[in-house]
Amino acid sequence: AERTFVAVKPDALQRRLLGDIVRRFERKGFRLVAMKLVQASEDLLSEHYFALRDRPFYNHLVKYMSSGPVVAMVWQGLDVVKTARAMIGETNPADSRPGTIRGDFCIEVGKNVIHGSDSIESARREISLWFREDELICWEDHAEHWIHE
Ligand SMILES: Nc1ncnc2c1ncn2[C@@H]1O[C@@H]2COP(=O)(O)O[C@H]2[C@H]1O
Repeated sequence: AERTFVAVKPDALQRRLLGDIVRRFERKGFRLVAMKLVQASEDLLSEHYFALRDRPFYNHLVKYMSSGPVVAMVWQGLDVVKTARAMIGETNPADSRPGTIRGDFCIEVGKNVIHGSDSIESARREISLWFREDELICWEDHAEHWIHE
């Protein structure tokens, strides 16, 4: 089954947006496979954002992401990587349509409240970076038959 990694960022926690954000993925019909509150270390963030290490905003990004707790989650379901990205919106909140998480909750790329994996491969990499295998809970979803064929 397809899985994606989602991180609710420190600004969202400070602004008490966590419940609202979790609620959207839950109501959509995705299955929560793992969730934890984490104070991310700079080591973890430097691995997570390895591809961005040469960008001018990199230090600022690591500082932002380690400025408070984040909620790391794994969601599972049909086409979850692509659909979660659609629900999240564009990286720049100004390009995100109303109705998306970034479109509804934020205005600036440097405080964009949430991260979601951009591909199945990065989802795999990010899930194994943030979670141990035994933190991923395999549970029987009794609503599944009502959510897809
Ligand atoms: N131009 C930018 N200035 C500051 N932060 C940025 C910029 N572009 C991307 N980011 C941040 O880098 C992050 C990379 O992926 P995220 O989905 O976590 O969300 C992005 C933003 O938080």
